[in-house]
Amino acid sequence: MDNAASINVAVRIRPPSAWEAARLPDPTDSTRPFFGDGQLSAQARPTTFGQFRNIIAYEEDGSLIYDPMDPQAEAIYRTKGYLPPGTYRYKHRKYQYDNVFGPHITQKEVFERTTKPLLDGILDGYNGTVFAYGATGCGKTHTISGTPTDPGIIYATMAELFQRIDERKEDYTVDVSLSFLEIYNEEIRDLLSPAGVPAPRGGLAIREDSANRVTVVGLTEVVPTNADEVNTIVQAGNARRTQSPTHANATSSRSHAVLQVSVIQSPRTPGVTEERTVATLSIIDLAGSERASATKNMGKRMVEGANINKSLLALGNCINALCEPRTRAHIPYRNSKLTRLLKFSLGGNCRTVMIVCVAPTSAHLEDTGNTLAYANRAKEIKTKVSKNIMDVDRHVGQYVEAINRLNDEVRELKAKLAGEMAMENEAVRRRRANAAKAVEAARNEIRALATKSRTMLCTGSFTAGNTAASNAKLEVIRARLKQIEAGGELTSDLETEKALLSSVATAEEEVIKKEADTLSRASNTAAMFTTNVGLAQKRKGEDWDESAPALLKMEGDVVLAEMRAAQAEHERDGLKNALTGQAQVIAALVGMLARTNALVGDGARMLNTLSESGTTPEEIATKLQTIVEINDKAFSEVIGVSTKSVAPTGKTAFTNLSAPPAPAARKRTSFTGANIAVRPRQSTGARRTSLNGLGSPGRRGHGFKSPRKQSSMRPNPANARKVAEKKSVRWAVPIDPAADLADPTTPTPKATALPTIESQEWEDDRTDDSSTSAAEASTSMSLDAAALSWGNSNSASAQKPQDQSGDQDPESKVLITLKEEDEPTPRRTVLGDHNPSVGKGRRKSITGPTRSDRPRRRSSLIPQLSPRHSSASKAVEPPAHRKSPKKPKRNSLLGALSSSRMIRPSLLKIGVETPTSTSAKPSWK
Ligand SMILES: Nc1ncnc2c1ncn2[C@@H]1O[C@H](COP(=O)(O)OP(=O)(O)OP(=O)(O)O)[C@@H](O)[C@H]1O
Repeated sequence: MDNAASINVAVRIRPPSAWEAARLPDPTDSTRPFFGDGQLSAQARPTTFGQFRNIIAYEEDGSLIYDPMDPQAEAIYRTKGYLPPGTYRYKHRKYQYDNVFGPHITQKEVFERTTKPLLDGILDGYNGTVFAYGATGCGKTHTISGTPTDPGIIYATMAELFQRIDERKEDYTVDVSLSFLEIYNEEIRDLLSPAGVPAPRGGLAIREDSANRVTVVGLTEVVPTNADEVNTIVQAGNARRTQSPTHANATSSRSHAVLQVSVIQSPRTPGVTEERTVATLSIIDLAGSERASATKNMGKRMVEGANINKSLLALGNCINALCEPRTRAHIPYRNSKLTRLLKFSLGGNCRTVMIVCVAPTSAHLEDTGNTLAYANRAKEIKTKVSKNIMDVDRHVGQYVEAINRLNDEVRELKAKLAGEMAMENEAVRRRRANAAKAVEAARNEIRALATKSRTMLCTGSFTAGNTAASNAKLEVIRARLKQIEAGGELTSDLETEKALLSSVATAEEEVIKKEADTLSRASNTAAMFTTNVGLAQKRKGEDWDESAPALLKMEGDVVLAEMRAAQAEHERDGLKNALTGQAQVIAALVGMLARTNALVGDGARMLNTLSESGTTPEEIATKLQTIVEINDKAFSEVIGVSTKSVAPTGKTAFTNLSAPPAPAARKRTSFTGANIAVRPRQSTGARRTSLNGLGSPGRRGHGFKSPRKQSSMRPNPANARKVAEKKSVRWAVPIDPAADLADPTTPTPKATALPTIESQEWEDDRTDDSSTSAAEASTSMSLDAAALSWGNSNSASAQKPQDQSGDQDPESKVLITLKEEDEPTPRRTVLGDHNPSVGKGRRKSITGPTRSDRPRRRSSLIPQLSPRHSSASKAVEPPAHRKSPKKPKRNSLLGALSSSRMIRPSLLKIGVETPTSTSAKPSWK
């Protein structure tokens, strides 16, 4: 489709040269003299005072005033009286162009607003021409070619062209070729001809073909691949261009230079008929018009100038003819080589841009006036543009070629597609693999965190269990101490009790203090562990699939849950360990107490029957003292302090001991730690005794006799008998497990914590058999058979075995009732099923034969703590009296405690294993 188009005319005003600038008036000086050529003559002359002035005023919208009126200068002129007839009158001619570029406008901006719009057409098959016109030295070459540092329109155009070709290379094949020529003295010269090839005489010939194309015969065509290459080519061509210094321009181009860029574009998919678009972009740097008088050229330069002027005159005539509808039928293109070359650029199928270069000062007043008038005329020229489409019909041979090309293209596309798919698959596979690797790494990290923290956290939990037990113990001990202190003045027995309990409490506090550090570290580790697992759970990767975060979350939750389970197990182990150790200590102490009770009873009986036994009171006293020493030794070893080391200062309560009244009902106390301190009931009105001392607290107002009122602390046998009869002390005896064994379903009384002990009823199991000796009573206490063994009164070497129950498993031999406070659950006893005396008349202790069954123990009056020698793996054996009348070798309780891995060092200062030893090894999954 044809489009009507006008020549786009832009005026570029170059900056004043240094020579001009030096002669321009200072714009701030209002007293400057009037200057100018002052003539109306056609010939320009130097200004009156050797000074120039600006002769162009312009606006950005393209309006321009040539030789504008200067009111100030005129006023000065008139003031000075210079107004003779024929004096200078400002031309003040107004023009309107498509663009006016001031001196400050850059090359790039000139390109953007003049040539760039042509490029859209070039790739669509529309021809385009850009030419620079103007007087010599006005900036044509600068605008078209520029300098290496500030390239002109050619470089900017080619850079843009190659970029656009690159953008459409998928769809089109674009061939670019260029030629560069000059018209010098009406001869066409090839500026790109290979070196050494002589130029034809008279220059290259111009041909015009039937398709209205002008071609130069024999012109070299080069195929550039990028803008830089073009720039190099143009610079090389410019170097070969005829240039000579003239008076007006030191680097004056003495020829017209024409760069022709041919662009042929064909679609990449060829059909039977190929539709190619062909376009030519011509970029022309004309030689400058010159006035011979101004240039002062002589000889050759003058001939050059004449030829230049001739061709420019021909161009002007063509432009005039093109603008005149009357003369449009005949345009004198043939008058010069230049107009012949520009024939289709000016009046044919071409979009044309004319960049008119002018100087800004009055030094070029006339040239500038002519140029602007010329340009104003040129903008009237109308061209008709149409798309240059070439339909190439193929003959048979070309079909084969086209098919081959198509096949090649199909192959190329298939390979590309396959490559892309392979790349995509590879990329997806790599992404997945990376994601899986990252997820696995994160999971491993979570697992590693667990492994790293497990030991500390489990140790902490075990310690927490131990500490909880210690705290519970401490609470009980402190309550008891408070109770003792509340009683006022202390008797020696209470002082002893207080000292021992304080000592145990101090040891316990020390342990808790030490454990606090472990607990704190475990707590820090737990916080860090939870935080780190949380962070690892929240980790995200760009290329992870959706399941990855869920997987991580699950992994973290599992690890946290496993850790919590392990911690709970260890805390339970810690508690169990503390409880077992505690139970064994209790068993040891109760055993000790029971035996002591029995022996004291024996002593009392012996005192009663001094004449029969033939023993002296002194001997009995010695034995009793031995009991004290052995007990002290045991105290030292079990709780770390002995009664002897306490050195009581209080009054003795011994002489005030008296028997409690007959109980109202049978009541039992449970055998929990809290009940160790069970005291006689006050409500009975009887004097109370302490379980852990031989005397009751000598409280005033409770019916106790003051020890001072006793005739002697150490009674003679007769007195002792009297005292024994009179006082018939009743002890708060722990429950007889035999009762439980007799009927396991019998509900067990509640274990009562210390604060409620005062109100608790208690009674000896044998209150209805008051004549039964204390020794016999002691046998009814069900104690850990292993922890109880009778020792020789004098030395360990003279020990005699009393029973065999020590062979049983250490943990299974704890006969002490284990029950929660206030929990009415039946007591657990280990040996209950083996008690042969269940339901057979008088209850018997399961720990050994009854008094009638067993040999007399006169030779073993003193209780001896003996260890159990059995291994943990040994099965529970029936009580000794069922198994064999022969008694096994007795072992000391200390040994038993040593062999037990559950006794804590704080309580047992002998070489036993710590809670973290193998027996307490966590049972992790
Ligand atoms: N816009 C411009 N900015 C800076 N310098 C310019 C500008 N235009 C021209 N000049 C300078 O003016 C001088 C003359 O310019 P140029 O050679 O391009 O003129 P010309 O019109 O090509 O002259 P001729 O017709 O004689 O070849 C050069 O030194 C050039 O660098």
